[in-house]
Amino acid sequence: MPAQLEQDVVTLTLGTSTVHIALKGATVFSYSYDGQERLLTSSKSNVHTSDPAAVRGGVPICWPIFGPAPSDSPPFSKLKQHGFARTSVWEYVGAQDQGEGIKATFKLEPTEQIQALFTLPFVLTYSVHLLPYSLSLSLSVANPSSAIAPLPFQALLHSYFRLPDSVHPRDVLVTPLENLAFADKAGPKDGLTKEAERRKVVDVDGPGGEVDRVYFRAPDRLELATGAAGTVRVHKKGLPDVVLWNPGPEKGAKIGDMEDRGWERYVCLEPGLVEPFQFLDPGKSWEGGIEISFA
Ligand SMILES: O=P(O)(O)OC[C@H]1O[C@H](O)[C@H](O)[C@@H](O)[C@@H]1O
Repeated sequence: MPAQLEQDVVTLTLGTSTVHIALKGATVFSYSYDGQERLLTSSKSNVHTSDPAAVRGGVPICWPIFGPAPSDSPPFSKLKQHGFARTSVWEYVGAQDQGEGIKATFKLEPTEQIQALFTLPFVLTYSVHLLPYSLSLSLSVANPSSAIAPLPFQALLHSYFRLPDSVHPRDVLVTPLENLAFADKAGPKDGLTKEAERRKVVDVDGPGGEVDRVYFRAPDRLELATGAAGTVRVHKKGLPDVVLWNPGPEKGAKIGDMEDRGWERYVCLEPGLVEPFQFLDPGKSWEGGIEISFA
């Protein structure tokens, strides 16, 4: 069966490629391509809906905010870091054979639980399209409100790319980020000041091994080179910014739902709409996504 829903998990299969998506968060938590797992999901993470925590790894969806709540006032003040999309249970709409590939669609609309935290109306639709040589993920946001209020949001696909055993995060090189403005969330000013990236090739190593940077207006085609182990290609669409994150040993050890030394096994390259917020007018929709492939 090319598409199957079993125990809160949708599995798509195409040739030798497989993708697993948890209904919790519509989180893609495994993508196997060419006989190799390409995403990192912690073995301590529970992908089932019985556990309310977000999946640690894969591609959690950050919506309607990225990072901590941006203000003490509505509509975001009650939200936890990265919003509720990654912890909510999404509806599986179904899967379609698309000729070239297979596409599964998921939907999230306000529930009572969400409305207790966030009162604005919205419809999120997420498609996971497994293609012969890539995986395409696309998030669409609609504002169904009949009032004049726009729907403000940030959106980000928090991709954890698995590193082969022979590759350490500090060996990974990311391009092309040269000349981009970035906010250094790991720096002394905690991301409040923007700097310019001067390096042609950016490594994933910072003070204490930590890197946590938001690059603004990044090119749509990004590469994460892992030396002899190959290159991850990320083609973003409609998502202007990108976050590069690895917590390093000290902060990595504090992530309770990550396995021991798990931080050494991934680099997060997270295309998103971080700044400014999107303000979506009633009746309008917005779409952003990524296509992941390998070279
Ligand atoms: O632990 P989480 O809430 O999943 O966040 C994990 C990480 O997400 C992003 O990459 C942020 O830039 C980091 O600052 C944050 O630590």
